[in-house]
Amino acid sequence: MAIAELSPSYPRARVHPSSLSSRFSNPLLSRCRFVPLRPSRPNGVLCSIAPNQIQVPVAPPADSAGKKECFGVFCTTYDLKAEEKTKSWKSLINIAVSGAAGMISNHLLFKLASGEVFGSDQPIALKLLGSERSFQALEGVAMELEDSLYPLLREVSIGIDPYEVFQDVEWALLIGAKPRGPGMERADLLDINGQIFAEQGKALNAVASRNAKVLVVGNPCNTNALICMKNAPNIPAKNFHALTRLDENRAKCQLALKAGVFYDKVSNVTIWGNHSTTQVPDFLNAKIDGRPAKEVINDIKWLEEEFTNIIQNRGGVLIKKWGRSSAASTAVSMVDAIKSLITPTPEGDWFSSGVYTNGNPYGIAEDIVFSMPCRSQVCDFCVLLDLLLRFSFSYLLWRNYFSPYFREMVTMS
Ligand SMILES: NC(=O)c1ccc[n+]([C@@H]2O[C@H](COP(=O)([O-])OP(=O)(O)OC[C@H]3O[C@@H](n4cnc5c(N)ncnc54)[C@H](O)[C@@H]3O)[C@@H](O)[C@H]2O)c1
Repeated sequence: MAIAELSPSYPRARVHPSSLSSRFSNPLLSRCRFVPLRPSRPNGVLCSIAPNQIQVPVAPPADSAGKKECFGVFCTTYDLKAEEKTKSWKSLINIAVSGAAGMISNHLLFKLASGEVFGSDQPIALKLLGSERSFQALEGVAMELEDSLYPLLREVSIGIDPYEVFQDVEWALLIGAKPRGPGMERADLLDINGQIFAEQGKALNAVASRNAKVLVVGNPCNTNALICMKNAPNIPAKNFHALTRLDENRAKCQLALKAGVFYDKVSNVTIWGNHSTTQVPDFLNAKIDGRPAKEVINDIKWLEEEFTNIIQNRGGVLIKKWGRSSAASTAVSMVDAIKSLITPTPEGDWFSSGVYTNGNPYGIAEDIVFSMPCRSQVCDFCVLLDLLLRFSFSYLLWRNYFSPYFREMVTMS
């Protein structure tokens, strides 16, 4: 028997757990949010219900496979009359992660939920997309997330239909794909994974935010990003990125090792081309402690013959040693890539990302996704508006709701 206690002045309801067996199949509960642990009250789900939707919910039967989309703490009773005081003025960011039950996600999701990526005052909702085969594992992932008691993690949902999972997402981190095994090149995955990214592109086009940022990780990521972008014409092409930040990080590490410095001294490293063995890690423009890398290292033979080869084959060597492709360092590089997109790039530096080539200043063929140096910058108008609004009440609205739309402007260096 499902119960909803309704307050006429405040459209929130106390919902009995028996009505929560599936939050997606129950329209009344379609806006439930995970409420994090507080000492004074139990964790639970907060639901906003529009007055014209008020009715007693009926517990829906579990579907034929007996699957549920919410778990334990994400489904339990919560006193919805209690005032929900958010600790922050920032509005929730909806983040979709595909391949959420995979190795890379296993590292990434916890970084996202901890606030390491979008900031310690930024609440997030995680929408996890898996494949039919990985659905049970996806439930396991959600269980680990609830056990972690992240205060910024306000909502978790799981599913295997991209049209449901991508609804209103502002970020789509597309990891889910068949990974490369020993002896395989990334291009071998093209047929299998191309279809996945065409379908996901269509889904993003139909239901995601019009300004969604899409970071494609599943290989071959450049081609997959292009396929995804072509299937999502409603989303600006500049919002699509293929992850080459791992290669940049690997190149920075090798240059630092060779120069005998810590890697925070290495800057201006570009990965040109694809995330594959054909990529070109650029040591000519790289800097170590502000000086050209080739002057500091002073071993042009190593730079020309060994360095490039090491970076091109680092992933393959790792797979041979470990029997699977890199996961933790990939998740770290995704964090770096996202931060680079939402933070203005320091003067004189740049970062690498696979971007759509139309209009590029380097003479690279048009209509492909190719890694090149990029910068994020705030538009001049936004800097001015920021200054003007700083001392008014509207500043909070501007900073938390509107300025993110202007901040993430990426231009090629
Ligand atoms: N760009 C890079 O720098 C980089 C680095 C490392 C790995 N990768 C690529 O990332 C991808 C994932 O790697 P991983 O180690 O996490 O693999 P994994 O096998 O551990 O996880 C992949 C997950 O994706 C799921 N999946 C498969 N098809 C799906 C679909 N259509 N929709 C949603 N989920 C789906 C699988 O069930 C699995 O759980 C691989 O393609 C790998 O080659 C890219």
